[in-house]
Amino acid sequence: MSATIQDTSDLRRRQAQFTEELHGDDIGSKSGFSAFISKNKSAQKEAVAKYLRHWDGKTDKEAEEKRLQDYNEGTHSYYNVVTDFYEYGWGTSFHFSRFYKGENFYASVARHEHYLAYKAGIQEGDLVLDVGCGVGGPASEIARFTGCNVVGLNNNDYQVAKANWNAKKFHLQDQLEFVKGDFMKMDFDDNTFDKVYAIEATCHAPKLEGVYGEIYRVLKPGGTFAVYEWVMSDKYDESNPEHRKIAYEIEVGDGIPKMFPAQVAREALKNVGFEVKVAKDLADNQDEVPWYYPLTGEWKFVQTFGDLATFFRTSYLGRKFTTFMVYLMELLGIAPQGSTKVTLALEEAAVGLVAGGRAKLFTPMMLFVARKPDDNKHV
Ligand SMILES: CC(C)=CCC[C@@H](C)[C@H]1CC[C@H]2C3=C(CC[C@]12C)[C@@]1(C)CC[C@H](O)C[C@@H]1CC3
Ligand SMILES: C[S@@+](CC[C@H](N)C(=O)[O-])C[C@H]1O[C@@H](n2cnc3c(N)ncnc32)[C@H](O)[C@@H]1O
Repeated sequence: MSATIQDTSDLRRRQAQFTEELHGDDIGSKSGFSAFISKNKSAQKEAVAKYLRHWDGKTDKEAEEKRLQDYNEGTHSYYNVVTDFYEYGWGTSFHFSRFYKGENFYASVARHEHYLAYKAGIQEGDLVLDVGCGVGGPASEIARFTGCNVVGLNNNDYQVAKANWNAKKFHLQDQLEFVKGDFMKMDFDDNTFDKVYAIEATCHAPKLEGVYGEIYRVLKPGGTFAVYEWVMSDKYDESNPEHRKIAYEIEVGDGIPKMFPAQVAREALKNVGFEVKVAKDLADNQDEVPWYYPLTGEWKFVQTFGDLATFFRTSYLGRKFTTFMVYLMELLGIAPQGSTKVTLALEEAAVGLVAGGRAKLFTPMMLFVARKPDDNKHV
């Protein structure tokens, strides 16, 4: 076996063992806070240290290079420690969406997923790959909406287990399958999938040509890839300290080795052979309710009574309350050591995301729709 394959299998085995040690063997039966407090305390302390070890405030090239090289373990550790907070504060779809007047939070999230499926041209019976599938929220919604079959690929063992648990719980296991894997080197054969989509996941790649090249390889000739990509906008200036600070807050708080500009993403798609059919920032609009509103403290944007509880958890005050409660629980030994560092990092994420959104320096919904040529003659 070659060294690279051996390294990959060793890494997978270590991550699987660590996941069982951290989360136990009844993954999926709990979520949110109850899952959070039932973690193995010493393993959680190790997971937090692994996530934060490269986030020392440095944005020089050497620090960036270390984060890029450690992308797999860094992102795996990030989601080991934030998934329960994501579910508590946001639900089972880990992405942003546009909001319309009178539309509640979860309807907005589902519509955002429907729209991507529509742009990808997903048909009933298609075999579809979800790249970086989270705990399966979007895959469940898109499978129900289109009647397609989804394979969800995810590098985080905990999330794969939760996604498969949810698929059984909602009787979708005939349409959904979630597997462990690194989107930078997928285990799938060439020309396997009719369509591929990715929702706010490929931004974790150390190099976009890596993940886009794998997507190109596993997609059938003539197939479509649609993605909501996290990018810095054309307004972003890496040499501007204020701009770089916002990008760093987004990187550290969201487990992203490096935020790339939109143009880099578009070029990467073309470099691996795709024909780019659509390149549109869905956040560049005149919406009355901005995509980042849940992370502000602006109650005026809350559209329905049912959204009040969600908005409390995601708002500035709600985040402070959560951090304080986690701090007390950590003090009392109920929450694992390092948990307060995690909620503080998530608070930093929220601040950077809102600042980036307000200044239009960042978008979480750069829509690209790309097609693999029929003749697949990419040189
Ligand atoms: C990391 C990537 C590429 C995408 C995730 C997008 C969003 C789903 C998350 C980004 C920041 C997250 C925060 C929370 C939930 C999920 C996000 C919005 C919390 C509201 C969860 C509850 C915590 O107490 C505060 C968090 C703030 C950041
Ligand atoms: C913000 S979450 C979005 C999840 C899902 N697309 C959704 O919208 O709910 C990003 C996802 O990408 C996954 N991911 C990050 N790096 C990955 C990699 N190298 N290979 C596979 N999945 C990865 C994470 O584990 C996580 O599930």
